[in-house]
Amino acid sequence: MATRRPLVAANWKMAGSLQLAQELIQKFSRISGGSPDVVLCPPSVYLDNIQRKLEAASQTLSGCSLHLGGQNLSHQEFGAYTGEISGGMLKEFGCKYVIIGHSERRRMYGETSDMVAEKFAMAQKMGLTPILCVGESLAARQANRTFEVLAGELDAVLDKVGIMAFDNAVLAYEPLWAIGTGKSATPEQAQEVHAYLRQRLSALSPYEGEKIRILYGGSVKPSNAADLFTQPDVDGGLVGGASLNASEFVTLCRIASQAE
Ligand SMILES: O=C(CO)COP(=O)(O)O
Repeated sequence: MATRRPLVAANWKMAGSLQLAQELIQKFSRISGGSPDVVLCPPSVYLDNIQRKLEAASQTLSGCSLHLGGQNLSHQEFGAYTGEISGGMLKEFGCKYVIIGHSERRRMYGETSDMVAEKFAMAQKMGLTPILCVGESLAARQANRTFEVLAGELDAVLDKVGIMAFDNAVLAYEPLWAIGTGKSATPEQAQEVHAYLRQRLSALSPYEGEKIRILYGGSVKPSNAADLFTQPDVDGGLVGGASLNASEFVTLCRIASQAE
């Protein structure tokens, strides 16, 4: 995994609870012997409370690198956008990261690649690190269009912000057919795509390509994480379902740290 520090992010989506946050913090408090970078992305209404819990537990969490992230942000800075949350607000409530362009937002909420690019730029303007999600549908994979789809989603952002903006970003490969299906990509499939994405960035800047962390997401669980996380271009995971179980998520973090 070169010298990239592993990162495991929990995307709770519209699930989870304050009780789950408490359980996670308790479990992370007991971790010793190194952890990956861990990012919790709960529904935004929980951020304030979880930030306080993290502060209260900061002494016992000193062995862990535990951060908060948003699941989405507005592409606007502020104003009359009912229901939206700005990057500045996420920042104010302790977020360091924000997920951008998750396939659920692209598919269900009509987020175009142009809007995703705008959100990426806005996140960075607000001092947040974007976790940019890309991924192909099953139909695209079966039609041998995987790389074409991924290139399109990646290039839309690159065209807007340029390669140097990827200095402060994380990329996540989430094949749509693996999300919430229990059917993960094989380690070989994940590695093939991660290597492709890294090469595409390296062609523009070898330094940025080598440096960027590329997470795999899609039915990651304790039984498949070690094989996925030890692939040379897989730098950790973006975890949905298994992040809603404190024991499983902490196990995944331990596996990621051992894969370093
Ligand atoms: O969408 C995902 C994370 O963003 C993956 O979800 P699952 O881990 O539930 O497949």
